[in-house]
Amino acid sequence: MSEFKELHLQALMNAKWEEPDWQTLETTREGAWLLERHSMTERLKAHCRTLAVEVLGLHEIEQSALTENELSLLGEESCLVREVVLSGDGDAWLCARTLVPKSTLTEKEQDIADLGAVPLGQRVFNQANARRDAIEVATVVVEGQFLLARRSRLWVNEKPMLVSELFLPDAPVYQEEG
Ligand SMILES: C=C(O[C@@H]1C=C(C(=O)O)C=C[C@H]1O)C(=O)O
Repeated sequence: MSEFKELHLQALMNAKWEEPDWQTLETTREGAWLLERHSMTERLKAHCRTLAVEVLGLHEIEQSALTENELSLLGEESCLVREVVLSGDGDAWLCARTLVPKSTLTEKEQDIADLGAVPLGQRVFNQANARRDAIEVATVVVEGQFLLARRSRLWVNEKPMLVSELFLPDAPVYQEEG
């Protein structure tokens, strides 16, 4: 994995998540992105011709490797970690790290472990019962740049996963018309 991507994933893992100030954020361009409750994939697709997913890593972590906060959001069990970068028309726009508890990867959700280059949101939001909660936001500094990040819990068939997303410098969220 490139140093560039390592840097961003590390920054994402060290983010200090906070409850968003909904009232303020909802009125801003950034807020429309950070508070997106439906699919981020769909929102990104609306700003490019081709959205590509590159899987940077896919590995298991033990319950002992989860933070207290992650355990409280997901329950006490080992998880599959999926790390990706999403690119719009060849520009890297978003790094994401998703924790999927082993008990989520059961029954109809077993395929989530093998998504590959299929965007997670495309898979999750094709089900009517998909929902997102526990949205938190953070600002992280990478190589002197202040970047926006968010973390949220996705539910599919009432089974959770925790999605952290870091908006990279070229992401549409930072562009005027975004
Ligand atoms: C969860 C979503 O899926 C997007 C794609 C991801 C992936 O492919 O791993 C991870 C986070 C999201 O940016 C979404 O579209 O909301």
